[in-house]
Amino acid sequence: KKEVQYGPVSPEKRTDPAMEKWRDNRFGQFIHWGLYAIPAGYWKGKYYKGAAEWLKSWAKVPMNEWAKLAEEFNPEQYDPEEWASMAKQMGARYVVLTTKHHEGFCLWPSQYTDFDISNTPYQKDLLKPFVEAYNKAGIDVYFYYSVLDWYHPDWRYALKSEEDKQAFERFKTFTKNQLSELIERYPSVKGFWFDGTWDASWKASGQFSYELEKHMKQLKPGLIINSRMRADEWGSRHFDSNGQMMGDYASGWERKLPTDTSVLHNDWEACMTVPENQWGYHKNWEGHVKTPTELIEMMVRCTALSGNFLLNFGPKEDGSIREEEQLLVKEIGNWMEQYGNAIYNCAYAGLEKQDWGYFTREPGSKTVNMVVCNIPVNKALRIQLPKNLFIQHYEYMGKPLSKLTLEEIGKNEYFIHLGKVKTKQPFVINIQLTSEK
Ligand SMILES: C[C@@H]1N[C@@H](C#Cc2ccccc2)[C@H](O)[C@@H]1O
Repeated sequence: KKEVQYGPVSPEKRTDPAMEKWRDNRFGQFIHWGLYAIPAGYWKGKYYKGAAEWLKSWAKVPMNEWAKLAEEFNPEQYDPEEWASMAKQMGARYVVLTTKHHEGFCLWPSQYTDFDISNTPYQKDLLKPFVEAYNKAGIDVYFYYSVLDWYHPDWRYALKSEEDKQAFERFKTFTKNQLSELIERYPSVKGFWFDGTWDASWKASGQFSYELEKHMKQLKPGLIINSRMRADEWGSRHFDSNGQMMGDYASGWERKLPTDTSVLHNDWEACMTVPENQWGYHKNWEGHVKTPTELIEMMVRCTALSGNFLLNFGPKEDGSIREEEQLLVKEIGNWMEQYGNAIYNCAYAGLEKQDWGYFTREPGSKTVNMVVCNIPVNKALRIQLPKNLFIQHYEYMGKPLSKLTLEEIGKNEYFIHLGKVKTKQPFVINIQLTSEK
C-alpha cells in the first residue's frame, strides 16, 4: 500500500440524499454546445471526420483565428424551455451541459475571461435560462467543465520549466475562480462533470485537485463530482495509487460500456455518442448512427450493472436540435413512458445474466424486471434463481404482448414461455420472487 495523502475526499459509496438521487436518475442527457457548432466539422471548405468539438485541433487553426467564431455566435433559436421539454419527453432525469469545452469559450459571462458569451452578438447568459428551464421540468442540472483550455495563456500541457510552473499556478487559480463562480451564480447545480484532465500538468496537480474538490463541496454541500476531475499526488487518475476511487462516481466509460459485475464496487456512468464519435454538432455524421433500440439496450445494460447512462446531444449553432436527435427524443421517450420503471431507481438484480437480456431491480424489492432484448428462437426465457428463491408471479410490464406460461425445468431453474410474440423493441416482464416454494 502506498502512502496517499491526496486521494478520495468523499466515501466511495455516498449514502446522502443527493447521491441517492443521482443513482435513482439513471438516465441523463449530455449536451455539447459551443463555438465548434458553427464550423460543424468543416474548415475553409474542407471536411474533417474527427470529433467536431476538436476541429480546431484537426484543422490546426491558430487560436486567434478560432476565437473569431465568437463574433458570429448568435443562437437566436436557442430555447432552453424547448430543450428541457424534449429532455423530459425523452425521460432524462438529469442533464450535463458543457459550460466550457477545450476551446475555452464560456457559455456564461465569466468575470475571469473575455472569451465568453458576453462578447458575442448574442451577449446574454446562456446558462441561467437553461438551469431555470431544466429545473422547472424537474431535471437535475450538472455542469461539464474542461480543465484543458486552449484559449488561456497560462494553460500548460506539462511543467517543464520554472516559467511553466508559475504560469500553471496562475491557471489553477483561474480554474478555481471559474468553478467557484459557477457554483455561486447557479446554486441549484447538482454537480460537475470534469474533462480534459489527462495531461501531465494536471496529473502533477494531485494536491490541488484534492483541495479543489474539498473547496467545491464546502461551497455546495452534497455536490457530486466525477472521478475524471481527480489525480492523486502520484499522478494516478480516477482511482488513487491504492485503487480507491476519487470523486463520487467512476467516469472513465466514454463511448464504451462495462461487460461484467466488476464495476459494481463503485458508482459509475457511461457517456455515449449517437454516431461513432461526435459530441459537438457535425454537419455530416459518417458511419453508423445508433438506433433508438441500440441506445435503449445500452441504457438497460448500464442500469443492470448499477450505473448511469448519459446520452449526448449536439445542438446546432442556432440552438436547434437535429432531426436524428429529435427522433431519439420520440422513440426513447415512448419506451421510457411504458418501461421507465425498469430503469429509474433500479440497479443490479443479483441474478445470473441470461442471453435474452437483462435483469434490473429496485434495491430491496421482490419484483425483478426482465428486460428482453433478444427473443430466443425457442421463445423461452431461461431464469436461474439462487437456491432459496422461487417465482411466485410473472406478467408483462405495461401492455401484454402474448400469453406467458411458466415451466420449472430444474432446481430453481425456469423457462418463461413467451408464446406468439411479435415486437420490434425491447419489452419487460416482471417476476415476483419468494423464498417459499
Ligand atoms: C466527453 C468527451 N471527452 C472529450 C474527449 C476526448 C479525447 C481526448 C483525447 C483522446 C480521446 C478522446 C470529447 O471532446 C467529449 O467532450
